[in-house]
Amino acid sequence: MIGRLNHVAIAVPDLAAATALYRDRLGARVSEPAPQPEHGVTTVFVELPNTKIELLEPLGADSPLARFLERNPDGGIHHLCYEVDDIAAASKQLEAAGTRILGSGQPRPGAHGKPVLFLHPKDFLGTLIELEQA
Ligand SMILES: CC[C@H](C(=O)O)C(=O)SCCNC(=O)CCNC(=O)[C@H](O)C(C)(C)COP(=O)(O)OP(=O)(O)OC[C@H]1O[C@@H](n2cnc3c(N)ncnc32)[C@H](O)[C@@H]1OP(=O)(O)O
Ligand SMILES: [Co+2]
Repeated sequence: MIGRLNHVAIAVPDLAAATALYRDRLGARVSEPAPQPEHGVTTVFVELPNTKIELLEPLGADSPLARFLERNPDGGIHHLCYEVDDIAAASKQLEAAGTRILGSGQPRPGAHGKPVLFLHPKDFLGTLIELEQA
């Protein structure tokens, strides 16, 4: 089912400072910030040869990052995103196996405009998993 590691996401309290750290201290190529109001985040992608780092800052009053950053005020690794060939089939298979699909349970467009969904961290070794349609 899962394929490439599409990105590793880091939630941060200050996106501009985090972007500057990766660009200036680590010499990384970084994207412009992209507000994603329907997801309650603003994203910056750090381009790596073999995957991406997604820097995430809360956007709006009820961002899903809010409580995470209360627990981790300096920021922290937030989720892993794996690519799948068929997100609808993957969702059905996972639900049948008892995995909790977060939100409405239906895939919706993510940062790359492709359908994404999220699996409850308590069902996957304490790790929030995002699946993105390849
Ligand atoms: C633009 C889209 C972009 C993309 O790449 O396409 C994105 O990635 S958007 C990313 C932001 N959106 C989401 O994360 C959506 C899915 N997330 C959620 O629905 C929530 O974050 C949720 C339900 C996973 C957690 O919400 P919250 O922290 O408010 O809930 P709790 O405080 O009740 O936590 C429950 C339980 O889970 C543990 N937890 C929470 N977040 C994480 C995490 N990121 N990794 C690991 N564990 C997590 C939390 O500690 C609680 O555990 P407990 O033992 O009960 O204390
Ligand atoms: Co993501």
